Amino acid sequence: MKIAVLTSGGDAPGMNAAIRAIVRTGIAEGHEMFGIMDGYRGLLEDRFIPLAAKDVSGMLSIGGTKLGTARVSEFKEVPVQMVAIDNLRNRGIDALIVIGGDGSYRGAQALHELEFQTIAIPGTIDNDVYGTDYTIGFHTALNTIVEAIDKLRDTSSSHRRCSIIEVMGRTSGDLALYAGICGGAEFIITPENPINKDKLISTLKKHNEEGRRHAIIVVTEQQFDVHKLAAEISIKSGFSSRATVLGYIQRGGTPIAEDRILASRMGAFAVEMLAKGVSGQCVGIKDDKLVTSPLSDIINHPKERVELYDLIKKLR
Ligand SMILES: Nc1ncnc2c1ncn2[C@@H]1O[C@H](COP(=O)(O)OP(=O)(O)OP(=O)(O)O)[C@@H](O)[C@H]1O
Ligand SMILES: O=P(O)(O)OC[C@H]1O[C@](O)(CO)[C@@H](O)[C@@H]1O
Ligand SMILES: [Mg+2]
Repeated sequence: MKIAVLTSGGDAPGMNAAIRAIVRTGIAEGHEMFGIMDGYRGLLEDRFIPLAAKDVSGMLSIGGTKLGTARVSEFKEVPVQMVAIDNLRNRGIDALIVIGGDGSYRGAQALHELEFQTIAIPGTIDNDVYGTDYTIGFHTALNTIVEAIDKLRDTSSSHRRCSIIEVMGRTSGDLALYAGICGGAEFIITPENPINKDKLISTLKKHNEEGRRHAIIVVTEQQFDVHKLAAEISIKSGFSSRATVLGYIQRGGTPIAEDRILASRMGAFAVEMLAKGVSGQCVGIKDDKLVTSPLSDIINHPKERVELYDLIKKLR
């Protein structure tokens, strides 16, 4: 087979490890392998590159994606998707692997519906993809956030301050939730667990009166203005507060071992599934086993984390 791979949406640590596994597995199994530059953008602009085993040397430990990535809003339109199909067919490509998040999955599903053999791999720091326990990049980003929280606690407790830390995740609270548990946060505010401001302020007031030296609040991005919240907490609870927005630092960096293994396993598995004729499916890991699920079931299916949110209340 001729198999092409692209990375799409926000880059995630471990995407390169997945590309390497795809290329090396593909070649070992007698396929011809191609990379497409800059996600769906390069697919539309016919930017394919042949990939030999040596071309993916030294990639395992490098963050970001060597194939580049993009957000291409017009890819939602069927005539635009048809251009992509034409480019793939004109090059004689038999199958496509898309590495990305929930948005990229929608593009992959569209290509499958247009009868092009397509399979997707979850590559996003957000961990917002149903059908897998974890996405490639999530654990590395989580480690980066936990390191930041540990540092912020040092300075917060030195000054007796409350520290608000805004993390990424878009509509998913997983990064905030997991990082909050690892960092011993008093409060974790996410789209799934919105703020009760009165309760937050009264609890912080109590903690301040008890003489606690610090408080940590982890918040998913786009919930509210964290700097304004810090000012309000300082005034109303008496616990002096500061906010830190971690931003793009969370997306970069060398993938940790967990993401390298996950990416290597998923990449090799995706090639094997394509050779079996699988299409319109995404690869996932569940209870440490590689699985596939239909893309049509995965899209728009939120993850539930009730048990972990209950845990925070006990540990506060
Ligand atoms: N409904 C859709 N139909 C076809 N293609 C889509 C659709 N939604 C998104 N895409 C394509 O997927 C690309 C990536 O989507 P998006 O920006 O949501 O990132 P993602 O894959 O979810 O990754 P991340 O959330 O980690 O950044 C979009 O720029 C677009 O090209
Ligand atoms: O790089 P951009 O387009 O600003 O996207 C930022 C978004 O990408 C992510 O980092 C990954 O999806 C989100 O957490 C964040 O909302
Ligand atoms: Mg997404």
